[in-house]
Amino acid sequence: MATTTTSEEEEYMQNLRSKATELFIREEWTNAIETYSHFITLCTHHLSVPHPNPLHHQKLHKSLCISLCNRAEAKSKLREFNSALEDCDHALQIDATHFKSLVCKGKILLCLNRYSMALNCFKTAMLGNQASGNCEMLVGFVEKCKKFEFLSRSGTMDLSDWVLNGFPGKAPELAEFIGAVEIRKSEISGRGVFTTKNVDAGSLILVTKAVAMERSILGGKDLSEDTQLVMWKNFIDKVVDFVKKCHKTRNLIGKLSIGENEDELDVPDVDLFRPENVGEVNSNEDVEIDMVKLLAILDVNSLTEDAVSANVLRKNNDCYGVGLWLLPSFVNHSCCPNARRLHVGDYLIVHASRDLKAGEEITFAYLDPLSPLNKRKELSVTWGILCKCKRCKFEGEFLLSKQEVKEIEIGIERGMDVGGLVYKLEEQMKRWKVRGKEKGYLRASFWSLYSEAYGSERCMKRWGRRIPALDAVVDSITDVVGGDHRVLKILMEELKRKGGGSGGGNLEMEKVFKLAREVYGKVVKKQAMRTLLELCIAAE
Ligand SMILES: C[S@@+](CC[C@H](N)C(=O)[O-])C[C@H]1O[C@@H](n2cnc3c(N)ncnc32)[C@H](O)[C@@H]1O
Repeated sequence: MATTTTSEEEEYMQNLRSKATELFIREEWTNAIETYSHFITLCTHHLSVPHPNPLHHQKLHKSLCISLCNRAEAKSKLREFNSALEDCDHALQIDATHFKSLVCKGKILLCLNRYSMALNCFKTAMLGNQASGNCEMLVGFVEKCKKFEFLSRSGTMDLSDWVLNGFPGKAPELAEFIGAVEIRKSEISGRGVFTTKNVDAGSLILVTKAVAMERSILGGKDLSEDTQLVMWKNFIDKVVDFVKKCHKTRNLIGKLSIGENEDELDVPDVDLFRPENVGEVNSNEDVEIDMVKLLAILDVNSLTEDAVSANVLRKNNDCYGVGLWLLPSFVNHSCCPNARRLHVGDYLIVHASRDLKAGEEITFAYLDPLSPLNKRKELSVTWGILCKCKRCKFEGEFLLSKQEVKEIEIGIERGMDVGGLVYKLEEQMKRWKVRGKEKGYLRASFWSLYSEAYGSERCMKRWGRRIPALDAVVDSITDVVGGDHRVLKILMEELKRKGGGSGGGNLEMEKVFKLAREVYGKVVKKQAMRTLLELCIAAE
């Protein structure tokens, strides 16, 4: 083995570096990574060999740092963040103040939502010689890190400008946030997510970015089976790609349920899901993935944007998306849910759709809570669940014993006058002494009747005086299933009919805003909430 570098070798290395730089500039990321890797190996070898001229090694160190940093940037373009971070760290071991590597590392950490670590990188870069020429860029990054760090601690989020401006461009970048919650054993099934403090309706609980997401444009039609299959395949490929690159994510996905023997599963600490909790950063593309388990996990935990308990904030809602979000995967189902989700780009925002008490389990409606018991049972089969919530128990026992409820169901099937059916149900509830939440359960289950009755002027003329006011029905339904966009829509339509519009500041309007916060969360100010209300009323 040569003890010094010959001029041919030097020339070869020079050419290799130039070629890598050219590929990098042309944004041919994979080829650039390969060529830099070759150069880095040669460089490392030559550095291990003594050289009579100390300047030679100094030069090689410099080239090595730049190559590692450029390779990191190329890797981050391919979203190979963990491997890119390893390159940055390697460069920073050689030169702790290497400006480009500090900036590159800061940008990658920002992408990974590790705000305070990113801030440290940009602050250190600011101390270097090259900072003066890049002041504006560095100040921009420092400000962004500080803002996101604050948002991720406080859970304050304001999408008002984006909404008011008509959802321009890409969805805004959001800060990840984990509110006052913990994962515990659940009486519902396996593990669940619980609040550790009282939470007001509309308050944020979680903001989290998808591990992977796949979307398709509907073009006004339903998705064909073929398109759904292609989407599902692409989605799985994306998840596999991600878990191969990130040991931490692989580990966390491995903790999710496959829908069986849930009571035997470990209860992970919620802190594991915080982005700043780096965990073990190691990338290993040859890692074996247990595909059978992964597919079962995706089957049980993937969420779609079109669920009844979800809203998608986007200009054109003509999209269908499927994704995997880690912490929300621990949220169980209830037919009396207390949380809803909002989709903004790849982010899932979970907020309380009712007031929550400290220690209460957070639940979503996996299936439509405004549907009758038999329909909910039918839908729950697809989720592999047998819901035993208070509502299902009450309705199960109640419906078995009351012939009149069956008659109402038959009346619905036969298309009988909806006002008359609402009247009959309300009268029966009085007779049976159904009170409080139980009244809400039944009204929610027969929502289709109520919405049709309150939505029809003709019906209200005939039955309006004999059935309860919409207000009372809305209150009892939201008391058990939390805010729901369909209930909100009916309430607003009635307000419009009465001439209230969405510009009023009266009590009725306050009620609409309260319900809107339960549906959309406290993510926008009043003016922008009016825009969301207009969208809600215009929706089919
Ligand atoms: C997204 S996971 C929810 C978290 C899960 N309990 C865990 O321990 O990881 C969905 C699975 O939880 C269980 N599950 C959720 N809600 C349920 C309910 N209301 N009744 C019975 N099982 C439920 C089912 O096994 C379902 O497939």
